[in-house]
Amino acid sequence: MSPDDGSASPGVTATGSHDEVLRTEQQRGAEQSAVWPSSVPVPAPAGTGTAPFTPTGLVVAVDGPGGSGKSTVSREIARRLGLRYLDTGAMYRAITQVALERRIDIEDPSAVAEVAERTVLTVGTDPDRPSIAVDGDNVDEQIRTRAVTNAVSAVAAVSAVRSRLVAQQREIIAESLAAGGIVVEGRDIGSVVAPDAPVKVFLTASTEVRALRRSRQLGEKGVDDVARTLAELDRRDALDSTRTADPLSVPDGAIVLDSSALSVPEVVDEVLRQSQHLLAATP
Ligand SMILES: Nc1ncnc2c1ncn2[C@@H]1O[C@H](COP(=O)(O)OP(=O)(O)O)[C@@H](O)[C@H]1O
Ligand SMILES: Nc1ccn([C@H]2C[C@H](O)[C@@H](COP(=O)(O)OP(=O)(O)O)O2)c(=O)n1
Repeated sequence: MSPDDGSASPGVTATGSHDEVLRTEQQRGAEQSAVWPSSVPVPAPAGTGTAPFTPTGLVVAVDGPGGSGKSTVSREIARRLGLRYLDTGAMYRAITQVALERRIDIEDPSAVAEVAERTVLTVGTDPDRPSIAVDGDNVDEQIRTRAVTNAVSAVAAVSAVRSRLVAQQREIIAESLAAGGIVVEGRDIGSVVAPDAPVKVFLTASTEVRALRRSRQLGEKGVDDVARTLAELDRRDALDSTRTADPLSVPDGAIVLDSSALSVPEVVDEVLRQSQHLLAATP
């Protein structure tokens, strides 16, 4: 459900061949670096004239499937509003990486739950330098391997893992409030982790566009690579949306944006535009 006031949705689902979509995406990438950062001003609260807007205690919840642009958009919103940034997917990935490294059967929920219970995650929330460490060792690179990506949905489906990570996520959110607030991205942020967040965003994009973006992000070039990435994304979407524990869903009151045909600055501007009244009401 969208709280939008009825204004036209800017999102248009991309159609056309792989090549057409890829060309548009490549063009967009070039345009993006040319116009970055966008100059749309952050809204000022009502009654303060042109005083710069420094929100305090703001939580922005961003959910959506893989490759919809959550990390990129969340980090930019955090930079623009001077907020912290939390990538909750990185936490599920880190537990998965430990489980794989220890050769734990990821289809065994109690074995996976034990890994989560014994692992200490340290999460850095600077939007310019997000980081994650397992028992003190940085694992930023290890958590992005294909093996972790393809195993993470099984780990994220285990309720005991979720309750442990959700508790830590809420602690990080609570600590960040004194410093102004935080943009949190994942699958269950607006629905479970921070259901009272004043600003909720649900980002989508067609599976084809998401696969092309992810493939490009991984430095892949071939059509076969894109097809494989697309199949893997499809499988992960299905697992993440149909699991019993806190599945991916559109939270009540979320701004729903299809980013298939939008550049990153356009998505960020649109989120800020649609949430202007909510930001202005934040103390
Ligand atoms: N609107 C967009 N247009 C073009 N590329 C995008 C857009 N949003 C994100 N990207 C690119 O797509 C890739 C995946 O984005 P990311 O933010 O990691 O998605 P998510 O966090 O939802 O998985 C990144 O390389 C990012 O730069
Ligand atoms: N709040 C969250 C965040 C991620 N997850 C799960 C589901 C996702 O497939 C994995 C990885 O999330 P991540 O955001 O890193 O994944 P992508 O950027 O989509 O590749 O973790 C989750 O269940 N709940």
